[in-house]
Amino acid sequence: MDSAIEISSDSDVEIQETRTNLPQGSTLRPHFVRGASLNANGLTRVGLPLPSSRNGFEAKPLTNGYIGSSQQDVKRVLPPSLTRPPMPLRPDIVGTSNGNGSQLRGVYGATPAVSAPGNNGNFGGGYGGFHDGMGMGMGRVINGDRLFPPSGAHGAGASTSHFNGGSDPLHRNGMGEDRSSENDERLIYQAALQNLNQPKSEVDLPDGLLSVPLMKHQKIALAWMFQKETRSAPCLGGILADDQGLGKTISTIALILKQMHEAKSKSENSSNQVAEALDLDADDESENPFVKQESKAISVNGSFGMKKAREEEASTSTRKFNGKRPAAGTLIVCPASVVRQWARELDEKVTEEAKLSVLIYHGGNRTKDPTELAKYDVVMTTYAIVSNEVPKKALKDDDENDEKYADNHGLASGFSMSKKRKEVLGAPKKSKKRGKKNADESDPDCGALAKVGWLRVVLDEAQTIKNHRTQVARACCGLRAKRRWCLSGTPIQNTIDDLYSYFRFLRYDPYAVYKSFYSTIKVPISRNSQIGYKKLQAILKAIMLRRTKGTLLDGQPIINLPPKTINLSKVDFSVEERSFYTKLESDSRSQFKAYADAGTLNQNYANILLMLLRLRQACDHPQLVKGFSSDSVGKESEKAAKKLSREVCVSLLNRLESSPICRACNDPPEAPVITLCGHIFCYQCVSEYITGDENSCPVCREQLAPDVVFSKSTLRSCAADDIGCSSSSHAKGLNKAAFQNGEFSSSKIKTVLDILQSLSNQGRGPNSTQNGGMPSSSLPYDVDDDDDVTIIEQTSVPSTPPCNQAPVKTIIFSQWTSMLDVLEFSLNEKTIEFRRLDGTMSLAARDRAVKEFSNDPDVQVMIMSLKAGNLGLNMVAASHVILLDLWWNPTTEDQAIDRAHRIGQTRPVTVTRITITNTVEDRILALQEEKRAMVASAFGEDHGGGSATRLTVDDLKYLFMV
Ligand SMILES: Nc1ncnc2c1ncn2[C@@H]1O[C@H](COP(=O)(O)OP(=O)(O)OP(=O)(O)O)[C@@H](O)[C@H]1O
Repeated sequence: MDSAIEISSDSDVEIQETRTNLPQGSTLRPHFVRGASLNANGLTRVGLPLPSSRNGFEAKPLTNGYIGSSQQDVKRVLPPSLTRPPMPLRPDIVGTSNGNGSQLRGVYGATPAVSAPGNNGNFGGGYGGFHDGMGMGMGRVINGDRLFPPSGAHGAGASTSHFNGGSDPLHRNGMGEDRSSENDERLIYQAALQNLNQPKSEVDLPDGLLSVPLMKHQKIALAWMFQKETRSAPCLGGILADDQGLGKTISTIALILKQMHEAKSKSENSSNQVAEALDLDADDESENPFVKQESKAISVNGSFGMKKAREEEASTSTRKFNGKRPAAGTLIVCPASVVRQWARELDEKVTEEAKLSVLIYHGGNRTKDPTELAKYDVVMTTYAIVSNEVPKKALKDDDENDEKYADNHGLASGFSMSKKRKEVLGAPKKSKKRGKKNADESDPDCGALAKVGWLRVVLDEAQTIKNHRTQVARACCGLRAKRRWCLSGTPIQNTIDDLYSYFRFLRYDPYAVYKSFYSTIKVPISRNSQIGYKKLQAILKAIMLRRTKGTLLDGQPIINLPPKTINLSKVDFSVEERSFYTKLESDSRSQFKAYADAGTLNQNYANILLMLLRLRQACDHPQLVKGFSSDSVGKESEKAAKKLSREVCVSLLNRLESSPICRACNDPPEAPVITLCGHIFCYQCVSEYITGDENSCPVCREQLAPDVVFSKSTLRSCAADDIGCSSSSHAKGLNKAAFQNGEFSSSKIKTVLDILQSLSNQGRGPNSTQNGGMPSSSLPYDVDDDDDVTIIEQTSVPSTPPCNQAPVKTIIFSQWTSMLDVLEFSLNEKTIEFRRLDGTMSLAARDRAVKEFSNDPDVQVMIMSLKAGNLGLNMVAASHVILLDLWWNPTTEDQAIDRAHRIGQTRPVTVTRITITNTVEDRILALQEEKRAMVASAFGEDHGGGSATRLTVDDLKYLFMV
């Protein structure tokens, strides 16, 4: 038994102290006792609600707020609390109550539990007409009796007419309360077991469709995807989880082309038959997709495009099914930063003859007409837009299920994430504003995306929806589609729970129902991790294809990328830095100990995270802790702040200073800002929403613009009389001067400069090819699974791979824009030409930066925010990557590295991770390894079947060395 604390950095940041049974078979390091899970940016999940919700500020529904009489032009809505004079936060109530009895609405908990319509107690379940492509029949339950072939006998496919699963309301909504999933699950498990080996069959496209040949593994992906879409169970679609850079984009494009080509051929072959239109309106929530998909052909006329095919459908039987909803083609949903890349890939990789009609659906002027969307073969949009204009799929009472199942299975409550959250949140409240997204299509906010029936929806970087309670995940689930795909190189980032959201999106029954997911996946893992993970692998195999860069096909690596070498560069602080850090650490430790002794770790969750953040930042540069901030909140903000009443300024400032958590990344905010609607973000995170194409608050959907986002310094100067604090711009000036005078140097910055210098010398030097670019002093400490990856630990600046031709280009990542600011000073000082990419920049500016870095030989360095630049981008011009700081989640680092190490890279790639010895970074490294083991276990990529990574009270103590 162990006392566990769980912290999440997802939108439901939670913390919980509990007594947890250790999973059997867990092998624990002395310091680590699992019981809670580390999460991506903050720490773990499972437990209590977002502390920032608990403080009574972050989580309130929006109603009319106060705007001083002189602010006629700032017609924004304030949270109710801002209409009152600010109340000081009582530390003892932070995190347990909002202090005024209001019900709190966490970011997850906005939706009332909705009982399944038509839940009459009959079992619905089942997959009427289940086809798995392996001849296995699928049973279903009728009035509690399950009919299925003995032991899932092959070839005995049950007649679909017996089952009529599509009419079952419980099946339809995927939330059948009492449906026993045991047998369904057994069959899926059996089906998956037969598919445990990597699929081998290949399909290629006919000549003339793609401008480049598909690689072998891509042909396999195409065959697998095509099969999953056409005659495969348990759902139409799946998860393509190949490593970053293996070509998921091109595989998906090939799938689109293949399906269109097949449809065309079918149409030509059966010109005498009246083709029955595919009813795109009947997505797999309302119909049994397997029956329908098998028996119907897509009607396509002689043209290659889907457009005509769909027009024909619309003019024939589709209309019969669907008077209003036009049938559309493929919707690609991706992060804003990769929309243009998708467009480029579609343009460059598809031949002129096969050109697809493509619409980028974004920007304020995007069409409102759904029929317009239906004209295109491919529509691309962003998660933000989907989140904003698609009615959200209702959340069911997963939490109750979770808790109930925890009891039933004798699990400690710590394994459950729900109870305390529910206690604190109380009943969920309906937003009165645009947040009421459980509406249907009659909702005026419902946009064109929700008014068409898609043939296929593809979520690129699908880990974006890993938290199923978020608005974005629920909106994606709300899209109407026949076929659904998740593309992600890193589908599990935090915990096994991440998978639930994909299963829900995919309608992968029975796991799309939380209680089934819980009892069939989580419980077995908690009881016996080895067996549990094996089972999970089988469940995943049925719908997921995953290859890593180290995967072998016929004994050969699937791609021949140049090798990737990861150097762990452990440097030491200067004397000044060490003394600063030591003091900070000992203060933090005392504080943590005080919380622990008082039993108030829960309540001080945000403070603990903040202390950790400070320690992490201190490893980068002391000035990050001392308050240096670029404070790039613009003039519009300052002007607008002056128009706010002082009372409002003070309220906003009080809230902003109350140890908040960023509502986007769930870390303590860097360069914290508050929106007029009362939500707190990192400036960079909120800028993603302002500069992206959907400028609304991700929490409440209130409109965002630069003039409704305020920094502390802006608010302080407006409320200076009231607060009497020192001007931050003065402090900022001092700090800038300190940088410029070199008074405070940072060991990490120095190391970066040394590396860049050494790269530059090697680029010119005659002996650069000696010892393969590896430092002679390096001591190998581990060799990754991937054949092409060597990990070296070293204490000196690394040398790098040879560069005989063009200069070696370097990408430098940090998670903090303030660190990038600091770095800029030094790069400018050394006249090193660089470009920058961070979340505060417009998409066009980011695109320009990437192009210039890629094409201009004089630009040798790109400095990038890990938050903004780790996904999707192709940056093979770089052959060196430097990671300035450690991310909680190692997969985020992997994604960043793979911007350079991907198809198209012609040189060996060297990665340098810079850490400071004898600091919290040592311990984060250890935690990262734990997380890596969890992901590997789920995917069967480890050798031992370790159990899930958990962060416990002991973990935190370990981090604080208490
Ligand atoms: N068959 C191919 N021929 C030529 N280039 C290819 C081929 N397949 C992929 N590429 C190129 O390889 C790069 C990586 O491919 P892609 O972006 O599709 O990878 P991905 O798996 O989607 O990566 P991520 O997970 O990072 O988004 C791209 O520049 C793409 O154009």
